[in-house]
Amino acid sequence: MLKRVPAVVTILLTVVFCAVFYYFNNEVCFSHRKIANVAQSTRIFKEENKKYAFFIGVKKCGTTALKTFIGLHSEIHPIYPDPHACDTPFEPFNKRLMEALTKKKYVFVADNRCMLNNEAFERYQRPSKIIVLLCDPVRRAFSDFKHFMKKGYLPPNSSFTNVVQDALNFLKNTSKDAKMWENYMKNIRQVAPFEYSIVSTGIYVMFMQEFYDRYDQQDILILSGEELRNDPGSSLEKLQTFLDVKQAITNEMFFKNRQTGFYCIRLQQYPEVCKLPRKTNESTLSADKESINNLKKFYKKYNKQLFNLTRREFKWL
Ligand SMILES: Nc1ncnc2c1ncn2[C@@H]1O[C@H](COP(=O)(O)OS(=O)(=O)O)[C@@H](OP(=O)(O)O)[C@H]1O
Repeated sequence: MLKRVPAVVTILLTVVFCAVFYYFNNEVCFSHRKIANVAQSTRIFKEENKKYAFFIGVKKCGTTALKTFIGLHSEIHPIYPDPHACDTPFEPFNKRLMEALTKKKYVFVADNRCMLNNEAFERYQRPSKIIVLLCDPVRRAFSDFKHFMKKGYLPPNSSFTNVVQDALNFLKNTSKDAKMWENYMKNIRQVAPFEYSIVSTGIYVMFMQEFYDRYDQQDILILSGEELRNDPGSSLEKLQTFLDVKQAITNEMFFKNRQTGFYCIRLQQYPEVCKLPRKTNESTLSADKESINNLKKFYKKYNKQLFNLTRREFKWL
C-alpha cells in the first residue's frame, strides 16, 4: 500500500499542474489579450477619431430598413452580416469591429438581440452612440408572430389568439413577483417558451431603463418605427444629425415601391433598384380584435412608464 503513495502523489501533482497550466493559458492569457485589444481599440478611437454606433433595434420595428438606408452613407460602414455582438464571445466581434474601423469614420453595428441582453455590450469598447427604434408594441407583436410562423418556430396550426393569451397569462402572473419578473426579463430565452417574447419584447421600458442607467441621455437617440415607415427622410435626417455626419441621405432620394407599399431609396448609380427585401405574402394570418384589445390594455401601463422615462410621447395608446 505504502509503495503506491508516490504514484498517487505524482498523479495528484500532475492534475494540479495541468489545472494551473490550463487556467493561465486560457483565462489569464485570454483576459490579457482582451485588455490589449481594448487598449488598441481605445487608441484607434482617440487618435484616429473613429467612432462606432450601436443600433439595438427593436426587432420588427424596421431595423432592416434603417440599417439599409444609413448603410448607404459614405462616412458610415455597417457591419454585415449582423455580428450578433451580444451573443458571441468577445474576440470574434472585436476583430470585426477593428477591421471595420479601418474602412470608414463611423462603424454601424446592428443587433436587435442586445435589447434582450443589454449588459453584453459592456464587454466591448463603449459605443459612442446608441440608436433605438421603437414602434407600436401591438403591431410589433403581430409582425413578430408572422415572423415566427414564417420561420417555423411555432407549430403550423398556431394562432395569434392562443399565443397572446398564453403569453399574457404567463406575464401577468410572473409580474406579481418582483424577483421572478426581473429573472424573466434578464433571461427571456431560458425562463419561458421563447414565443412569449412576441409579447414581452414590447415592454420597452424594462429594457430602456437599463440603457438610461448606463448611458448619457444625449448619447441615446430614439427613433419611431411609424415615422420611418411613413416619412423615412425625417428619420434619416435625425439620425445623421445625431451621428454628426453630413446630410447625405435626403428626403428626395426616397420613393414608394408600388408593389410593397414601402419606401425604398433611389441612388444615382442604381436609379430604380429597391434596396429592401420584398414584402412576403402572409395574408392568411390574422389578428383578432380581442387579442389586440388585450394587448393594448396590457401595454398601457408600461407605455406610460416609457413616456415618462424618455420624456417622449408616442401615439400608440
Ligand atoms: N421601408 C421599409 N421597407 C420594409 N419594411 C419596412 C420599411 N419601413 C418600415 N418597415 C417595417 O419593418 C418591419 C420589419 O422590421 P425589421 O426589419 O426590424 O424585422 S427583423 O427584425 O429584421 O425581422 C416590417 O414589418 P412587417 O410588414 O410586419 O414585416 C415593416 O412594417
